[in-house]
Amino acid sequence: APSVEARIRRYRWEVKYEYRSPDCYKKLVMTINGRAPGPTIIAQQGDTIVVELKNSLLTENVAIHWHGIRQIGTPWFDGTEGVTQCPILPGDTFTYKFVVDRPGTYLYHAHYGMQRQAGLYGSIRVALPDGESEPFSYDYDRSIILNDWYHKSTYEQAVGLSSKPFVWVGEPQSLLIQGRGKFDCTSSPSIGDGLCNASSPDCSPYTMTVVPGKTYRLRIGSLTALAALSFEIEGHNMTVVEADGHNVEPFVVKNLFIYSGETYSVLIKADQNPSRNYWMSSKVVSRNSTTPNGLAIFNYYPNHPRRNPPTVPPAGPLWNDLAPRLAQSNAIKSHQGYTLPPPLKSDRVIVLLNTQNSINGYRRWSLNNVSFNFPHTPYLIALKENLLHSFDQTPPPDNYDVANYDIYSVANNTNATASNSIYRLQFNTTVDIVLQNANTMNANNSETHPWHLHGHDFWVLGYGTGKFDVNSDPKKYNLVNPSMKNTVPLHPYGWTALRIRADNPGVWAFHCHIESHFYMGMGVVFEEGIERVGRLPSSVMGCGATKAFHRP
Ligand SMILES: O=C1O[C@H]([C@@H](O)CO)C(O)=C1O
Repeated sequence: APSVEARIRRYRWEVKYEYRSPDCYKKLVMTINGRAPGPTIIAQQGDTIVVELKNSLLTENVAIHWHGIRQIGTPWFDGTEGVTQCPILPGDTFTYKFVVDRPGTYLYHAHYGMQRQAGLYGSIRVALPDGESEPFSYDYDRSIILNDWYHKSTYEQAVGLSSKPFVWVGEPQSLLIQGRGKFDCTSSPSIGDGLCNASSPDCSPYTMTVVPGKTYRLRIGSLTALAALSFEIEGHNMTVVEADGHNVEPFVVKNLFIYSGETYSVLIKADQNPSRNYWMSSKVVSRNSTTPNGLAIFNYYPNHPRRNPPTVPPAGPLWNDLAPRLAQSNAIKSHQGYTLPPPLKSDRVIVLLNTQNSINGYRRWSLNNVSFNFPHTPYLIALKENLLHSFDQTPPPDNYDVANYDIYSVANNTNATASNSIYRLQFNTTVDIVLQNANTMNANNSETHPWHLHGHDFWVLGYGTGKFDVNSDPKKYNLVNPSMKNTVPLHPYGWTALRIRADNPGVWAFHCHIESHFYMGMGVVFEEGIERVGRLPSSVMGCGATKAFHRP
């Protein structure tokens, strides 16, 4: 139970653009109080977080999502522009107020357009109440966020993705570890453009200093725009103990696969030769990427924190070796006694076929041939205030033509459409969601998609290869000790099965956490229990059909 002395933690944040060189290459970065990544929110279970957010971006709107926080009773503070709130205008201050009801490792980041990849993100660490302890022990607690990094502005990328002809964002220029990377300033086209400075203090490597013999809990989050990553610390095994805020049955890895939107806690014992430093490294997997590995320094005290290790950095796993990635997904089980088991039956099954399509000449991603478009009026407000004309009321399909769909070939999907329709779930029912992967518009290609659900944790019932069989595959579901997560990978040509309880009144996005893919329509929205949602704060209104409701 939360401690009786639950506190209110107040933050005053100012968001603006500033010139920064996170990978030595200077560009406009979104900062919070001058920092990117933003400040870490450190709280205790049951605390109330109040963030007064001032938008000083001059000409851009903003909204911030509290990733992994379920917003029970406060669905209007989920921070998802177009779903739960109107955007925060330049010059305006918006106050988020919500309770962190569970211990664990969470994230926050911009959730408007593709602003997350402009650098607007940070960590949330929720500790247990005083006197309670985890089912594992450690001496010190650290948080890092892994990211990829583009030199083009988020705006330029968004315009390209929504242009005819389609302009793909391409592979990121760098990988960042806790906001720091290293672009090769001698590589074209940066030579001589005056923007790359290899000795900028912004791009000195992240250093994690450890005391020999001590055990570290390292909380690792990924907020990549595109890349699936493998992370490792040279010469050190990692014991995975937490995933997305849930304690898991501990398992040991040499490298951790982590998908955008996921968080993990790993335990690392500083038990190697202490006379030197070691590499921390991140590497792109699942795409044949040109992006160099991200590097940071695992520094054994009292060696100099910036002294490079004497070794060649680890190469990391092969990008196209799917087997170890599947094995890690399957290894994640709930820690006994810490996560409720799932209901044994579901009331509804929604199968979502993930495809890449062309719609009216635009390159899009679709679920059951429906590509997501944002409405002009946020759903939560439209539904609560009965502005139903403001979005398409025909529900999207619960399935696709399974019998006649070949997931291994390039398909035309000529009947794909773009829509802002949503799924309405009966309150307090159990719903299974099966994500089905397929070939993209390129031959012999299927991608990894990290799917993130707002407002809930889901049970991960299983992963499979090939086409999901609604009769036989559910018999293999893990109903005994599945982990709960808020983000889960859909592997190439595979399926992932999830179970949720529709018990959190509100309107919740469920989408691919790849920034460009969601922008290209790869998401759906669930409504449940709208009639139980309390009075909306007027601060979330003011756009679209809600203008008349806005009382500042
Ligand atoms: O959405 C995407 O578009 C490109 C490519 O399919 C376009 O040709 C790619 O790699 C994606 O992930």
